[in-house]
Amino acid sequence: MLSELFIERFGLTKEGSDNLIKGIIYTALQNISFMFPVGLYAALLYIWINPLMGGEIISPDLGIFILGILIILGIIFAFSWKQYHFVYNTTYVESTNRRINLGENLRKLPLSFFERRDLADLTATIMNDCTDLEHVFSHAIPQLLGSILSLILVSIGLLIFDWRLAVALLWVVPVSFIILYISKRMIYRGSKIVTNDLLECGDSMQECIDSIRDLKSYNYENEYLSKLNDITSKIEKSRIKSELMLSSGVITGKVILNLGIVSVILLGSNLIMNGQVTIYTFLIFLIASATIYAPVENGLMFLSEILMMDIKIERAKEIEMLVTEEGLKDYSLDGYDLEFRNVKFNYDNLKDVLSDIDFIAKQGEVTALVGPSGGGKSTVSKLAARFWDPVSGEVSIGGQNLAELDSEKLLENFSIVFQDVILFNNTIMENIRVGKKDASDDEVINAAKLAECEEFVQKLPNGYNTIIGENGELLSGGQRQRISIARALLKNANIVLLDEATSFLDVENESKIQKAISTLIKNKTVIIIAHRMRTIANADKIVVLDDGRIVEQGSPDELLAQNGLFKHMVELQKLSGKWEI
Ligand SMILES: Nc1ncnc2c1ncn2[C@@H]1O[C@H](COP(=O)(O)OP(=O)(O)OP(=O)(O)O)[C@@H](O)[C@H]1O
Repeated sequence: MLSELFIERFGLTKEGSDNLIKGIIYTALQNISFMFPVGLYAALLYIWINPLMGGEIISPDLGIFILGILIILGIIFAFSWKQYHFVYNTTYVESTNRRINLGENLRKLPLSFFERRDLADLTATIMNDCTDLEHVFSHAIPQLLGSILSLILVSIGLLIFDWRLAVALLWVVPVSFIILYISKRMIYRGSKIVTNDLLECGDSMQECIDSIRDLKSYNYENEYLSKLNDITSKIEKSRIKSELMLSSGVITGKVILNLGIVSVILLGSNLIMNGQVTIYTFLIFLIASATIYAPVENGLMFLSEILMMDIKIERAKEIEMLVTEEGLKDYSLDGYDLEFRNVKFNYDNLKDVLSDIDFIAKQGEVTALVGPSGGGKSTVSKLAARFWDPVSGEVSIGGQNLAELDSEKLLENFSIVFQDVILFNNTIMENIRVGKKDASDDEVINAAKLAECEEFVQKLPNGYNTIIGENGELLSGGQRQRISIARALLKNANIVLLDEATSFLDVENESKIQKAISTLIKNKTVIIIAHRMRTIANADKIVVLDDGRIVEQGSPDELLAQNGLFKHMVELQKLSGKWEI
């Protein structure tokens, strides 16, 4: 039962929960073993006090005492070793499992999730929250529950010894815990505010670093830094407030604990005067009060830590409970025609971004999406690769509804070149090999040559083995785009999505790459988004999107003849070609 409770409350695995219970039992045994020396003190005290109370003089046997000390040390060592083994093994294995589970869950989430959820927040949950939980599992939970368990056992012994003094000694323990527990809501609220403020600060720091170029070029650093200062001062205030809420509960609990010694002295002296207890019994309770409250005081601290952890456990559970995208892994496609049927879509239930989208991008043809900025072109391409699912209607390839397919398996059919290329801090060779994990070096170099990478790669110090820095910082926009095109060439999938794939290239390189792209798209289903009309001049079909609706579709010649938005856009670009600055 306790095992199920830990699984449910702290999100542990069955094995972790069982080991934690063993850890708690050994913590209790360890705490009890720490009290064994009290037995030795009691025996010594008895030897010393017995003649004072009219008893006979006892001469202590030193050998037995030394043996007793050695046995006690051995027992303490054995229990501590077991406690250490179960508690720390559980903690770090569970922490690793939790991180792996979170990572696995994130991997299975739809890509749309990552557009909605703040990345600093996710990193904080996986790294910082898990580290904080490690501390709670390795220290707070076993120590708190172990202390309670050992306290119950010792209390039984004390109650048998003298129930009146035992009650005077122990009444303060439940009262102090109850007082701390009552402040639970306050502690939770405080730690939630601190967590949110820390996240806000992390976000702003990241934004500041990401946008340092723009901040400098617009002389906006001072304004931004003053915003950061405000956020850090807010953290300072919320931390102080949260610590105050926490310590007020803990300190009140500790003060109440001290009342226990007072009540033992008051009651004990009264009982001695009435001849109801011996001085020896009274002194034993005074010694016990010195040892018994130390783990309880620690327990109060640990309980407060556990109460503060609630928010972190909630955040980790929230990710673990997120609905992951499941779908068919084994499916067969009847060709690679990509069809949008009566598709409606919006982001987060806000205003509809796409309505009544109906078109087919046929295999072996190039379908170009054009239209004014914000018209919905990129959104259509995201739906085509199932980054998002439509609100209503259906997107299908080869007759299969994409919403029923497993995203990872589905994306094996896609080569995508995004406008904002993401590169890894690795060599050019490995960055291109992302397109096909098992590609040989020759295959990679061949794809790179087709994408016109050869010329700039040869100028780099280590050629294809040059490390290109975080997100390819050593490369220009056009070079990054060429690497991304080389990846797509290497992957050679049946459906190709090109979102402004050549926007950063100059005219000479663009026309060279167009040749490579022509090889890439042969016999494939191609959707291309481009603002430059010459890029799509040879498309088989043009779909014109304006304000989330298809306003025209057909071949370039048909659309030019219609005298509509497409023709207007072509004419505007011809005019802009003649601009002079
Ligand atoms: N992640 C998002 N969350 C909320 N709204 C979004 C998101 N991405 C895009 N939008 C909105 O959806 C609409 C269509 O955007 P989309 O990027 O598809 O247009 P586009 O035609 O590709 O524009 P552009 O040519 O400027 O790239 C816009 O109004 C945009 O503000």
